[in-house]
Amino acid sequence: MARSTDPDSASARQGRFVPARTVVLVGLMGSGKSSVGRRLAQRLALPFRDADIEIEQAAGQTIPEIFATHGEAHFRDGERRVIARLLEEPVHVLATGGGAFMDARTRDAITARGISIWLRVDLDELVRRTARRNHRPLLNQGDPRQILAGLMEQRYPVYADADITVDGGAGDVEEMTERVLKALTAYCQSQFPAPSE
Ligand SMILES: Nc1ncnc2c1ncn2[C@@H]1O[C@H](COP(=O)(O)OP(=O)(O)O)[C@@H](O)[C@H]1O
Ligand SMILES: O=C(O)C1=C[C@@H](OP(=O)(O)O)[C@@H](O)[C@H](O)C1
Ligand SMILES: [Mg+2]
Repeated sequence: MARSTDPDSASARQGRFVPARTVVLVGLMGSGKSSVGRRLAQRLALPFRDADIEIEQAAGQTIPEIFATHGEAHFRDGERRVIARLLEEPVHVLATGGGAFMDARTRDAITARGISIWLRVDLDELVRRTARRNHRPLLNQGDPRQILAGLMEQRYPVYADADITVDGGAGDVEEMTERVLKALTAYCQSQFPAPSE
């Protein structure tokens, strides 16, 4: 549960682009929020936070344990509180869990304080990537492809409200991080232009 980047690495940031707000990654399970988020934070020399890890630390339980002992509604309460707290922290890169942006209060908080980026990935790729591990309780309740397809229908119209959408699929984590960085830079230049001298 290491925190990847030194939060005070101001010198590492010198001359680099720094987003005006916390960069919040949203998207379905397996879209790469955690892995791309970690890499993006390194590229930006910003701290990285993963909401799922923070929830586990706060609860002293893993996510499967939280779902099993307290249920999904309890997990969602913790998720909302943890993300609200993280959004108060100085600018960083924040990977959310796939359900977080579906909560209206969390979505409003992210819209008010962050820059949201939807990592949009097709079903085949999500199925392939999530098959490697079994730590996602929602995917252990039936056929993962069917579950992911159902979640796509419910969630993609809401994820579409993110400030930026980046299509994933082709290429590895490094290439995806590069695409996200380009899209983020372009967005910030248009939304938060540097004051003229
Ligand atoms: N282009 C890519 N972008 C992101 N992840 C990728 C890519 N190609 C393969 N992967 C793998 O897919 C998995 C994505 O999982 P993760 O980062 O935990 O996603 P999420 O946090 O969105 O559920 C990781 O094992 C990662 O290494
Ligand atoms: O989509 C979801 O509802 C969930 C996604 C998971 O995070 P990842 O999207 O990082 O896998 C985790 O928060 C939990 O298992 C529920
Ligand atoms: Mg994740």
